[in-house]
Amino acid sequence: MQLAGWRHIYSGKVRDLYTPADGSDAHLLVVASNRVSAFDHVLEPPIPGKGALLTALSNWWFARIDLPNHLVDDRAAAPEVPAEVADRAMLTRRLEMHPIECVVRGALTGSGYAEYERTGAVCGIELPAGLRDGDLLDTPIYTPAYKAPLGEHDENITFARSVELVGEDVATALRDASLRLFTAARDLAATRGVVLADTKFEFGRDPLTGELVLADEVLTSDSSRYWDASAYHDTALPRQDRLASFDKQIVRNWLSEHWDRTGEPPALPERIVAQTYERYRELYVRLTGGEPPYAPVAV
Ligand SMILES: Nc1ncnc(-c2cnn(Cc3cccc(F)c3)c2)c1Cl
Repeated sequence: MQLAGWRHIYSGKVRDLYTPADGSDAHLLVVASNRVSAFDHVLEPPIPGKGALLTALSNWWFARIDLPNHLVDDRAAAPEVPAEVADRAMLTRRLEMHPIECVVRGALTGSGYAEYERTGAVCGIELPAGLRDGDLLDTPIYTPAYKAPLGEHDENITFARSVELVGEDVATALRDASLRLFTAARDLAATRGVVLADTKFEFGRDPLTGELVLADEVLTSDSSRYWDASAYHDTALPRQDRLASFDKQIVRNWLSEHWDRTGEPPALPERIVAQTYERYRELYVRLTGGEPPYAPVAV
């Protein structure tokens, strides 16, 4: 997407990154698209309103986190944010990003559970035997990953390896901040009937001040696993329903019934698009207690 005053430099599955077209390098624009991805595929059509809702959720969490973050508050000194993306863009300070995905897990699932099944540990952290997919851990664990080249899967590493990569002081600061932020967010989500199973933070160094800055998106349902607490604790439910991703389960269930996982997935029908937006909206309302930015849902 062309944005006046900005040059597109990178696209992730669901977000796009822009640098100022005038060549200045103090800022970056992070634009959340309405794309939704599942099973490592970007799906069609986009979900109208998703980008704005997740940007609002990220901003809501940034405002509650007591660490410096990359959001620009003095917009006068920065390039203008184009109106067409204003509700789904973050104007940020450009940081020297640490090449570590700071993953914190309060429950064992996904790649963490897969590694546990193979080795009995995750990122070098030994866990008790007999854990099942989705089990809550007694205490959250920090399971960093080394940022692979854009588009590839990140590689789980030990804390000791992260020390080799970024040094003892930064590695320790990343771990301590990540565990503290996760625990606070998990406790807040629990009061809203939502289980925060895991999340991924990214940090950078501010080249001007040298301080550690919280970057990227925070605690969105693209960077975190959120489950419905009542479903999770209903042990009579099949596991896949207990561990249903709050926002993507409707899409995943529909794809499981309409796609054999070969080739490109079929386009989602309108009712699935509308139901999925409603799930994003329900997560936002439950976590924040407020209404998300309204977006036209094509019906
Ligand atoms: N403030 C910052 N300073 C320097 N670098 C970044 C940065 C680079 N990459 N990413 C992840 C990403 C964000 C969006 C769209 C993508 F495709 C990828 C974030 C940031 Cl946010």
